[in-house]
Amino acid sequence: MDAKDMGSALDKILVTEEQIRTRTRELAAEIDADYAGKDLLLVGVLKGAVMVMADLARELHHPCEMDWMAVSSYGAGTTSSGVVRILKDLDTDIQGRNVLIVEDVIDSGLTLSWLVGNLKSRHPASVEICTMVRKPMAFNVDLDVKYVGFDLPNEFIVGYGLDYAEKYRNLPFIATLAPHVYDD
Ligand SMILES: O=P(O)(O)OC[C@H]1O[C@H](OP(=O)(O)OP(=O)(O)O)[C@H](O)[C@@H]1O
Ligand code: HPA
Ligand SMILES: [Mg+2]
Repeated sequence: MDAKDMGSALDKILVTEEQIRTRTRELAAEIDADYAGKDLLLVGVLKGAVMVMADLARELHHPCEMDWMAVSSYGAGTTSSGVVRILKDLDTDIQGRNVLIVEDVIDSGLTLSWLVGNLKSRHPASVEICTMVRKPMAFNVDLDVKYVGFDLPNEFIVGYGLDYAEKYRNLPFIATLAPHVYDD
């Protein structure tokens, strides 16, 4: 899919498919090196993280397992409610495991602050975070993010897993939406 297929819905492409691919390879190489000789459980945060998880996992040489959580704090809007709900919990007992949370975006940081606390209470060996996008507000919360794809400005973005009202997740790049989309 390219920008044309989305008609006038898109404003500008902030991160191209090629930039995502290159950065994913770099992150995977770092993760391979950091977890050498260690067990690794990737925990993807549904639904946004599906693309990052699928691409990152395939770039890793290190053997890993994958599990998923679904938590939601956004609903259909563009601002976080701050109230995090577990929609689906892990299937795996993470006690003693090295957990790497895989995310599409850290925006207010509220989702991950809550999630890290929740996972740490289960006594894993370690919990780290890998996100494709980090926004500036994430620096206002006490969150140690080890792997970051791109630091982007404080604009609402879609694509590569990121949605607006459940749409645009399947764009292979990351873009902003034209202002009229929010009014339609
Ligand atoms: O840092 P924050 O401000 O908390 O925002 C980031 C979270 O919000 C989005 O998920 P959302 O709740 O929209 O669910 P989704 O992944 O199904 O779209 C995104 O995938 C992150 O999980
Ligand atoms: O910019 C965003 N786009 C889509 N979903 C999001 N969830 C938090 N921030 C965003
Ligand atoms: Mg969302």
